[in-house]
This record gives sequence, C-alpha cells and structure tokens, in this order.
Amino acid sequence: MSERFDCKKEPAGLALRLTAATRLRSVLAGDNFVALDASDIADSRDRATANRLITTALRRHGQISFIIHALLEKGMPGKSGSFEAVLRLSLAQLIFLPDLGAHSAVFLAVEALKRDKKAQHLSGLMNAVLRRAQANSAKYWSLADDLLIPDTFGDTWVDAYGEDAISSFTDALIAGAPLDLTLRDNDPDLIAALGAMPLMGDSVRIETRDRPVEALPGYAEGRWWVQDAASALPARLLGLEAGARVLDLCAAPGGKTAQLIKSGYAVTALDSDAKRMDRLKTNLDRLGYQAETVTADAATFAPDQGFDGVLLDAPCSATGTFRRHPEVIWHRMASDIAGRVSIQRALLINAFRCLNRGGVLLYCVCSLEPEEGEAQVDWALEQLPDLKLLPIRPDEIGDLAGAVSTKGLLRTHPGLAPGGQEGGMDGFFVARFGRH
Ligand SMILES: C[S@@+](CC[C@H](N)C(=O)[O-])C[C@H]1O[C@@H](n2cnc3c(N)ncnc32)[C@H](O)[C@@H]1O
Repeated sequence: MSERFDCKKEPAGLALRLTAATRLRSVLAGDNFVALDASDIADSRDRATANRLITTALRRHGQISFIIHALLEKGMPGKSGSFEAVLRLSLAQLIFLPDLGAHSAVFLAVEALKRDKKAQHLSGLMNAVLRRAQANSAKYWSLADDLLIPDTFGDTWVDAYGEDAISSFTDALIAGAPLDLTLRDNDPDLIAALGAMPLMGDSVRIETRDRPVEALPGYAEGRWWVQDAASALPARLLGLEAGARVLDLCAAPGGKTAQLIKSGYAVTALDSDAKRMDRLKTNLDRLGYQAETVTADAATFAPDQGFDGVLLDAPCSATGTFRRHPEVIWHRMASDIAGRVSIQRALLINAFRCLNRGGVLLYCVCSLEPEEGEAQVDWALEQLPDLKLLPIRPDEIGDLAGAVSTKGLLRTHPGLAPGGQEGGMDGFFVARFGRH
C-alpha cells in the first residue's frame, strides 16, 4: 500500500482505518459487531478491507490480548481514546494479515492516533509497540489456538463437547461463517444461479460471494431468506398438520416465522422489540408471507385462544453464534448466563400456558451452554408435570451424525458438517415437548 502525504490529502488507507477503529471501539465497549456498510465507507474495496481488519481483530481477540499483555509492560493506558482499538487493528494486520503490508500497519496506526486528541500523546508508544510486534511476528503468528477461547467457556465446552470439538471450534472461529439461505421454493435453477450447495431440507450454502446479499439472484423476488443451517432446524420439528395454529414466541427478525408459514401453519409471531418487529414485517412482505403479528412480552402474553404449537426461540447468551459474532464469547460473563436462564424459565412457563392440551412446544436457544439447554429441559419437566418430552429422532434431521442425544434432544455446534459441507453451523439446542 503506498501512502501519499500532502497538505490537502490524508494518507491512503487512513480514513478506512479511522472508521474501522470507531466500529471496533464500540464493540470493545460491549456492542454487537455489525459489519460496516456503504453508508460507512462508500468504496467497496476499502469497506472490505476495513471489515476484514475488524473481524480479524475480533476473531483473534484472545491471541491479540496475549500479545498486548506481553508488549505493554504497564498495561493498557487509561483514558486513551482510540488507542486500544487502533492497536488491536494494527496487530491484526501486522501478525495475521501480512498481505495488507506491515509498513502501512505501523504508519497508519501512528497517523490515526495523531488525529485523536485523547490518544495523540501515545503515538510514540504505538510506534514502539508495533515495531516490537513486527520483530516478533513469526512467534506471534504461531501462538496456541486455545488462547482464542476464553477460560470461562473453554472448560465447559471441553466437558460438553470433548477435546476434539474445541479444535474444530477454534478453526470455525477463525474461518467465520459461510452464508446459509432457506429457500421458499426448491428450484435447482435458482440454486445454480446462486452458486449454492444444498445442505439439509430447504437450506443451501454459499461459500464465497462477490456482492451484497441484496444483490444475489432471487432476493428482490423474495425467493429465500438468510438463515444459518442450524437455526433452520427447530421449525422443521413441529410436525403438525397444515392449518394448525402456531405461536412463534421471540420471533423477530422472522427466520423461523417464515418457515412456519411455509409449512402451512396459521402463525402468530410475537416479539417485545417494536423495531425488530418492523424488520419481521418487512421480511415477510418481501417473501409474500402473512402472519398475525403481536408486539408484547412473551412472559405475560395471554392469548384469547390457545395454540396447537408454540415455538420458543428464547433470548440467550448466543455463544453458538461465535462464527459470526466472535465478540459474544468475550462479552459474556457467568452472571449473564444466569440472568438469561431465569428469563428463559419465565418464557417457558408462559409458552406452556399458551399451549392447548395435545399441543407441541419447541424450546430452542442459539447457545452452547448446557445451563441454557439440557438443564432447562430437566427444570421444565420438573416444574410443569403436564409436559412430556417428545424425543427428536435422528432421521428427522438428516445426516447430522451425533447431533441427537439418547434422550432425543438436538444439539448442534460449529464442529458439525451439515450436508457433509465444510463451514460448520451455529450452536443450537432444541427440545420438543408435548402437553398432556
Ligand atoms: C434469538 S432472537 C429470535 C430470532 C427469531 N426467532 C428468528 O428465527 O429470526 C431473540 C428475540 O427475542 C426477543 N425477546 C427477548 N425478550 C423477549 C420477551 N420477553 N418477549 C418477547 N420477545 C423477547 C428479542 O427481541 C429477539 O428478537
């Protein structure tokens, strides 16, 4: 990358780095990562570079923290504006993205700090730290993969999924997620036009793409929606007759609602977040699908008439989505998980109340934590004697070897290969109950 310096022009690549640093800073402060779009950086190549820097910094967060700890003897300076975000982006580039050029990583980091009043006094430190990192880049490149997963999760995941799974989890974390779609109609010509591979059921996978999602064939005509292959499993397991009344609790942005409508059910979609409900409505409109929509708290919603089926996609720690949201595993504390466990219990109780006798309840979470999955099933069966487990059969979910437990609970994780395809899938837990 070449830099030019004159009084009118900023150095090439600086603007994208400043934008990337702002976005990374907000994620470090606790926000979810949302990729930069054309309104943030108009030039598509610059935008791709900025997103690559941020996602690499987030995927490699644990290793980069280790490097920072080794290089900053006095720790991260306090009240230092964009210093940490710029440092993390620059280390991501220097160590893990050598094709972007080591010189520009150091030069642009220093230039970025000079433009931040709260951090400009640290530009000398930035220069010195990055030069030392550069000198040790081979050592840092080969840091152990187990640094990529925080201790909070490492041990529970080894217990729950085994040692081998952890190495597939770190591979999946670094590789990121391909784009999975659920098709409205299974048209081979559309699958070919998308350059997609069939996975399971009506899910297909696009490994690489050269354009935004909205520009892919069939988007404008509403012929598919974006949905991870794991996320598409629960709604297929309801097994009711077409026309059955189904309540989709915690429905927005509507991936599972769309599947339920496609199955021919009369669907009521409920979510407490009005903005997310607007997105659900827009998504259903694009697909040409209709549902009754309700904005309400799923813990207290009291329908006039019960439902034959209830799908509860409960709010959770979302640790199963780390391929797309690597930040979740660094943001979540043990107390967050405990908080979500109690919300899930309140929602399970009300989901049960909304269910007719003889009806089917699906409970699912995109979490890898047994407290939010298997342990919730034990709790529900104890608290709600009229509930019984309706075991999920392995043949209901195709060839996902080992994903269904002997009790009939479904547990996916990023080390599984849906349809034999590489790229993993989200971590999801699904239990199916019937009401006496
Ligand atoms: C995992 S997302 C749901 C994804 C959705 N089912 C899909 O397939 O597209 C969880 C949703 O739960 C909603 N939510 C959280 N707490 C809720 C509550 N108490 N009542 C209703 N919705 C809630 C959030 O607004 C969010 O949209």
